[in-house]
Amino acid sequence: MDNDAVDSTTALGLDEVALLLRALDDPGRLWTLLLELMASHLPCDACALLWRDDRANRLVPLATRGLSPDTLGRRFALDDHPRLRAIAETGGAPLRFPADCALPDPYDGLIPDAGDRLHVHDCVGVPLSVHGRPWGMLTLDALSEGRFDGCEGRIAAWARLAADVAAAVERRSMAAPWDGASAGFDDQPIGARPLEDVLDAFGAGPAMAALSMEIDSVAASDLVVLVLGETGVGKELVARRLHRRSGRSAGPLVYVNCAALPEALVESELFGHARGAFSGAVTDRLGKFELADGGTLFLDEVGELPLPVQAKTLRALQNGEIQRVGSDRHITVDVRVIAATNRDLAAEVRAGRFRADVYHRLSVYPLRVPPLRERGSEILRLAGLFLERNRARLGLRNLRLSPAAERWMLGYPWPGNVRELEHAIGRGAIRARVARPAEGGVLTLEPADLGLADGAPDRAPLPAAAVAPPAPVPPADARLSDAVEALQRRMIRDRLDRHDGNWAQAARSLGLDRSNLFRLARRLGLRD
Ligand SMILES: Nc1ncnc2c1ncn2[C@@H]1O[C@H](COP(=O)(O)OP(=O)(O)OP(=O)(O)O)[C@@H](O)[C@H]1O
Repeated sequence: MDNDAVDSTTALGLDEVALLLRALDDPGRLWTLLLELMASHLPCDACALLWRDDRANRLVPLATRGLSPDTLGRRFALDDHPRLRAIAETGGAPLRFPADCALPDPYDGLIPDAGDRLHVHDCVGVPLSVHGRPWGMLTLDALSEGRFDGCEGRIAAWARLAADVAAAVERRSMAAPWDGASAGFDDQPIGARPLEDVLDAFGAGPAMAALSMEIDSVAASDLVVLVLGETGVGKELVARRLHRRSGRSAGPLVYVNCAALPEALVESELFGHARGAFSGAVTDRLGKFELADGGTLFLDEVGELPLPVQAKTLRALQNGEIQRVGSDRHITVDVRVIAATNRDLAAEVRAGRFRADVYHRLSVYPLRVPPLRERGSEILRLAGLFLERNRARLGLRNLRLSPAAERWMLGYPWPGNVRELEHAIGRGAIRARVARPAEGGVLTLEPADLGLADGAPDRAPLPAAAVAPPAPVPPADARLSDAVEALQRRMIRDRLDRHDGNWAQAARSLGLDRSNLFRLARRLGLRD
């Protein structure tokens, strides 16, 4: 062992060791603390601890220091980031990249203090292994050349410490009470489960951490769960996670959008039908309840369930009994129901539009998903996720937010929630790409790109290349029905665009019932 490794270990005072030990039960804090200590002992301007998600072949930042806040939300695909891949493939020793290295740095443009110096100058990465299995990596960056000269030994020592800390966290996570609660993960390698499950659906945002824990605790039961929240908050993701974390994860997860079903078909869709039950019923057909047998049925937009079907749904919820349309036979199914709505169901009950008994059955365990405006800095992490996706899609070296765009994002109320954020970044990236060249391959999104400057996202005009042509004037000899259909298509697309793809809101703003809008959209070829 060389001298500087010994220096590093001894440089960690007792107080610092005590801090690390105390944080063992709070991995998020522990990893941040580890990086802070490392940065105070090594000459870096930025550093990151990344966990390797083998299922998706990508690296997930667990803690960062000196990098923009959205970096924590980014997911770095190994196939897309040759530097990170090179680090992952080294035998274990630190890998140093010289200033003139041609491989793009994943953090180019993400060090806020870098000013005009867009590109990181000196960069070192060390792969971390736990129990002989690749676990992740540490990266260190400096904005001037030669800063890591002679530091390799100390960096390797910090990597050993980081790997030991990771191993300790994994051991504690595996011993936590929830660990044995859900089946179906037994073939996972040690350590894969806790991180995977914590990070997968939500990112590591603190506002969602409490919800994640609640999901995990209710997932193991067979209780009916009602997922509540505004449009676009991620209710469907919650339902998927509930299923994945439940003992039913090996069974099917069947999705039904109650708003998308024409009223006449809802009953047979949910409960199936017998041959000859109605004209067109030429064979017996299984309904969604039977298809979900042994698994989970997700009733999305359950507030739209027509009243007559609610009575039959109540029986299914009470004793798992269903009857196919046109059949006398009772069939028992083993289904866990998760429902979701963005409506105030209690108010719907008071208004007589929803049955009180069904409401009480559904709301055994309500889970509220917080709107984006209540999630604080997690907005920027989620932005990082979408920035990285769009960076890869547009083939950019990097895509980042300007400080003004960050401020706008944190102050904007996001009525369309995560869906709106996702669309704002997707469209903003295209707008900016068309409007100006990427500086050294790095494109910076400004509030105006995101449509946030006037407080109304996505109302900013798209650049000429991306704008749809103006509504054509129908030819003089056009049939009235063709012209009407063209106008209907255009208006539906326009409203969907304005409401971030939300059919319910588009229907409301067009003054239509949702199922009528679905029917119309299908007839016009806008939906399958
Ligand atoms: N935490 C998250 N991480 C990544 N993407 C997310 C997250 N939450 C939501 N999204 C994305 O936002 C969009 C909306 O999510 P989802 O459909 O789950 O919302 P919802 O609450 O069910 O919406 P609605 O009420 O309109 O049906 C999806 O594209 C989803 O992938």
